[in-house]
Amino acid sequence: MAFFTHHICRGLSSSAVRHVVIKNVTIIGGGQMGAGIAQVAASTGHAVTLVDTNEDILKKAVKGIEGNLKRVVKKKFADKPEAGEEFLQKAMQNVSISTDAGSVVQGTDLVVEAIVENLKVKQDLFGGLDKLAPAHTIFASNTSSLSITDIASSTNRLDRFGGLHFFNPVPVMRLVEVIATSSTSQETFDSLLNFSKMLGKTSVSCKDTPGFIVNRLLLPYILDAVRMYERGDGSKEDIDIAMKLGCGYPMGPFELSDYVGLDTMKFIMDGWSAANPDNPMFAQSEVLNKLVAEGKFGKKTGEGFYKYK
Ligand SMILES: CCCCCCCCCCCCCC(=O)CC(=O)SCCNC(=O)CCNC(=O)[C@H](O)C(C)(C)COP(=O)(O)OP(=O)(O)OC[C@H]1O[C@@H](n2cnc3c(N)ncnc32)[C@H](O)[C@@H]1OP(=O)(O)O
Ligand SMILES: NC(=O)C1=CN([C@@H]2O[C@H](COP(=O)(O)OP(=O)(O)OC[C@H]3O[C@@H](n4cnc5c(N)ncnc54)[C@H](O)[C@@H]3O)[C@@H](O)[C@H]2O)C=CC1
Repeated sequence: MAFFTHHICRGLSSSAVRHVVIKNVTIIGGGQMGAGIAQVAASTGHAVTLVDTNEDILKKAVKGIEGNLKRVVKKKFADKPEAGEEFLQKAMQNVSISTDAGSVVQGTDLVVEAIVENLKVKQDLFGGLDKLAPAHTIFASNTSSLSITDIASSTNRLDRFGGLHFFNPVPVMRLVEVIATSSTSQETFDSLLNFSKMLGKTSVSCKDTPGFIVNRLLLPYILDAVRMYERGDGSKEDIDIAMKLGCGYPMGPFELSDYVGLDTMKFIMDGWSAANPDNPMFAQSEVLNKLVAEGKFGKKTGEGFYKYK
């Protein structure tokens, strides 16, 4: 069910802004990002359906969400354990799971996609859902590096399509980049901004340019760190220590890469490399390719640049 509200937007000289009030959310992809988005949406009162093709991943995601929320409750409701228990129960009741995206989108106001970083796979997913979702439903992608315009091109709802780029770990990181393409309607954009606000996040507005804001700056930084390591100019441990203690970053570039997932990093690199074949900046990285070929995707598989077992 979609509701429309009008409100006066500060700074816009009393112009009325319409947005869809988002209550029912379908999140597709139950990996680290999808599970994190589901956790935050459920704990802020949204009815969430988390979808993945793999049922075991969904079960793991629900277990992870419950574990995270228990930690939050223990801290936040230390003096009021009953209120904490009620919060936990309500949030968990807001989460349901499904392996069939097509059957759950009928009642949804917003679809947030957080599946594998591959243009064709994302286009196929949205192209199929476009035929099944109600007209008012807004589609958003959490892509790190792909063009929202390209992903949206598989649908007939270009005006109701935008980007919602969350950061990892979603429950902790406060930012959401809200991306409008040249076809995204003002109403859709305002709805996405309002949804981000309802999640308790701070949003920034981005154009649909490569890497939006954060990854446009983060990618060259991580790339340079990997090249520096490959040249033998510094050990990965020293580079990580240097950036943590020298710049105050919570993680060094290799720790962060393992945290993001080296499989995802390779998808990003391959995409940018294909789009910029003559730019040596995006030349293949032997170290990255080797780790990915060995199934060492970082923290999620127990080994990447570092071991986590
Ligand atoms: C040549 C090849 C190169 C390839 C180039 C490709 C480059 C690609 C780059 C693009 C990357 C794409 C990714 C993307 O699109 C955007 C991103 O998300 S970038 C990643 C952004 N994230 C960060 O930068 C994280 C940095 N790290 C941190 O902030 C902290 O280290 C972290 C919060 C993860 C952990 O904090 P720490 O203090 O070390 O640990 P604690 O355990 O004490 O946690 C603190 C606090 O946070 C809670 N918490 C931690 N993890 C989670 C979680 N997963 N879920 C929920 N909550 C979590 C924890 O409970 C603590 O809470 P308290 O209340 O304080 O107790
Ligand atoms: N890892 C990170 O730090 C960040 C990742 N992103 C983006 O979020 C997206 C997801 O990334 P992660 O959660 O890290 O990946 P992940 O690998 O942890 O999870 C992806 C999930 O999608 C599922 N999936 C794949 N194809 C599917 C389909 N057709 N239908 C339903 N489920 C499908 C997989 O089974 C897997 O569980 C990517 O686009 C990535 O670029 C964005 C911000 C940060």
